[in-house]
Amino acid sequence: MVPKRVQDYMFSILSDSFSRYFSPNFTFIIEERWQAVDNETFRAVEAYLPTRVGPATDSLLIGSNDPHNLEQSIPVDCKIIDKFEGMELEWSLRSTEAKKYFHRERRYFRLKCKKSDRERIMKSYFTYIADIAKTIISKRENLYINTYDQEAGIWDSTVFKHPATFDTLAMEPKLKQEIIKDLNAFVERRDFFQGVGRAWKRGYLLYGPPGTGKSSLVAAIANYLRYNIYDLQLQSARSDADLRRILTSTTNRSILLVEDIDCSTKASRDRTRIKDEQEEDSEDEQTHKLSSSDPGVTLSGLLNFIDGLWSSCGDERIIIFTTNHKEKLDPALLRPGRMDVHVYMGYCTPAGFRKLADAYLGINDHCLFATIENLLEDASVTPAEVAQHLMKSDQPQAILESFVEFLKTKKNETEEGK
Ligand SMILES: Nc1ncnc2c1ncn2[C@@H]1O[C@H](COP(=O)(O)OP(=O)(O)OP(=O)(O)O)[C@@H](O)[C@H]1O
Repeated sequence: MVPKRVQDYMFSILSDSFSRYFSPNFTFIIEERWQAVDNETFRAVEAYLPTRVGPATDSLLIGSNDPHNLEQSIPVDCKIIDKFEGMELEWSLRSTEAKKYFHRERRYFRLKCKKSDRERIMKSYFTYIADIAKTIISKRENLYINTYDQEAGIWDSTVFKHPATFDTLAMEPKLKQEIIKDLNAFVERRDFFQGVGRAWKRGYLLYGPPGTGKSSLVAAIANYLRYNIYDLQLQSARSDADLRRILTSTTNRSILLVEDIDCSTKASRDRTRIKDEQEEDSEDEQTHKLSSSDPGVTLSGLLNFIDGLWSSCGDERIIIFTTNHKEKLDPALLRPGRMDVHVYMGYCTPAGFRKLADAYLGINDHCLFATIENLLEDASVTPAEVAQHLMKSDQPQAILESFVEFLKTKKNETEEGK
């Protein structure tokens, strides 16, 4: 007497619940994001699984920036079988469309195992993956630089191959050593940061004239720590909320770089100066232009992002601001404790010159060095200018002679300027 469609419906519900109850299998789902931030377990599995490619694997993603060094990763829907302590584990990567405009794709790993193995997997398998992934990530050859694509709402990554290292940087040896010491202390002191209740992050403000090596120092820090870089243009953030979203989609052990912070947003600039500028602009009937080009990030949004509660999302983060005009920054940004280390990148010093001469000409000494070093004391020459000059030919004598002439002109200009 029960209609066929109702019969079918009831049958499907009953069979579903029975099979689920009696099914011998269990499934773990590991999503790319966890509680609004990057999921570290996902990243660990992503690094670990390519090492488990075996005969059962039916597809692979391969590619590289060097044809002799192929890299591989797991494509969507590819199946990987792993074995651990006698258990057989079936992995796959899935992707579905997400509704949020800033995360259009929802990726997750699916791990199928026996129900009876669930506890063991939770207790030891995931810890094992985390340990292996840590080693793989720390040895990874390629670093990545990410730029934020405002249209797509995602970070775009590109392999980062900047040759700058602390060894090639022309700066005062004492300052260089202090920075290296500070970085070492930062990476080694996880427990200290936890113990004193501070977020495990470090803020650097690099300031000085253009061409003094601020970007090169950022590259040297990234190469030294093997951290990826997130290069953020504050203008890409439409509002403080947008900035938080952008920030929380960065990964741990990374550098968040905001270059030319004084130009990035009005929020970072000294409010008294902005007022003066606006008064001048209104005289020039340009007020509209200034306010319409101003992005939506406010000063308090920016400060929250540096040291407020949102900044403590994630671990082992370095935030670096660079500026050519420290005096233009809002004092709130410069207050002690806000950016932990302020580094002045200045004009080329005699020690800096020797470093560059060694790197570019391969010489440690020359009869013109004393003259050059004397002239450098009085001329404002950036390391970029020195480097550019030393690249002109590979004849040290001719180059150094023309460099002396260049320095004399620069010295006169500097004195006239004063
Ligand atoms: N301290 C330095 N040591 C070695 N090379 C340097 C140094 N400063 C500048 N250079 C050389 O000059 C080029 C430009 O330097 P860099 O972009 O790092 O300067 P910057 O201070 O970031 O400039 P800007 O403020 O215009 O961004 C570098 O590619 C590098 O070759």
